[in-house]
Amino acid sequence: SRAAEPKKPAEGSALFALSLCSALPFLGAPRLGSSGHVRRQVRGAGGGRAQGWLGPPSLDKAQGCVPAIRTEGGRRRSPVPAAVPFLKIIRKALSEEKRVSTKTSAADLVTETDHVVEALILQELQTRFPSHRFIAEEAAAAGAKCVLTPSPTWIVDPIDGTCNFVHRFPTVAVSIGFAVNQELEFGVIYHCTEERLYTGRRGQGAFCNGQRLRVSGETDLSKALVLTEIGPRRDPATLKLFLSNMERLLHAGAHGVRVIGSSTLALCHLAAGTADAYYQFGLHCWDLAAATVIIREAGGVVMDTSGGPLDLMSCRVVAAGTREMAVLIAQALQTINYGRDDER
Ligand SMILES: O=P(O)(O)OC[C@@]1(O)O[C@H](CO)[C@@H](O)[C@@H]1O
Ligand SMILES: [Mg+2]
Repeated sequence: SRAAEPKKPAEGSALFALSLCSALPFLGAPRLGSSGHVRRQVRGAGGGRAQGWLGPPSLDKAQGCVPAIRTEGGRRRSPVPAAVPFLKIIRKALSEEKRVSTKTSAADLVTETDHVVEALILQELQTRFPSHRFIAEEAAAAGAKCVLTPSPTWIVDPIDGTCNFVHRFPTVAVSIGFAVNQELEFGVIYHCTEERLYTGRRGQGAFCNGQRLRVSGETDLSKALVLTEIGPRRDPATLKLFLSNMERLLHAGAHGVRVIGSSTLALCHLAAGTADAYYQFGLHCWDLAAATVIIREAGGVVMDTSGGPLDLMSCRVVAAGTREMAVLIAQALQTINYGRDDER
């Protein structure tokens, strides 16, 4: 396996901060539109604590490994407690009845918990960093523009894996990335049911619950475990391309192609070396922002499906532990055009 050359953080990176340590009040649940429906679920099921494959979940342990970051007021704080209030809300809601709505397609789901968690995160960040900009999944779904300017920008997915969340399939994450000068600087991804905190800060490594992350060094596609996500569209032409891409990789001899329902957590598997590559058409900047920092800091490569540099707004990506693997995957893929996040 290969480790990334340490890089110097960008000038002005001391602006980073994510400090949501204070106990956050539970906001009132926003109303869903008339398309909302209720999915009944058995109380008490799901959301169980699982043994982590990187060791037992331990926030205390994770806390010691994440560098403190400076708030605008000059105080230094750890980003780790940020996820805790959201973890509780999401874990509680996982086992409860949910009101589910759809967005761009019948497979693109949203619940009131997505809205509540996003509101909490944005409220806290906006209070502390009034001059910063924000891109967030549910705000974008409501029509907010997704434009990445040079200004410090937080990029938030309140629940990645909402379809899993609706079905109580326990692969659900909160993802928060941070960019300055259009450069990704910092990422936090929280696996809500297994209490795994993934963090990456440019030039300072990537960690999961205190253990340094390192990508796999695999260069041979015929020995690779590849992850992907389906994307929201289900029209015949898109499905044909999606399945044909999967078929191409399987014909090339990949050991397997997996779909776990959360692109951020799939990308964390890549960072941890438990998968060798990831590709997708139809994901968004909030799926990619935090994970990109984590993968790069774990020694991996994140690029465009054309083989060129990553474009965060292009709704497509190839990532791998090695450049060789990423190029092989990119060469095998047929493009599915999902447009751009910054042109909606
Ligand atoms: O809506 P959510 O839960 O944030 O996104 C769920 C998800 O599977 O759908 C996207 C598009 O397929 C994926 O990139 C992403 O991980
Ligand atoms: Mg989401």
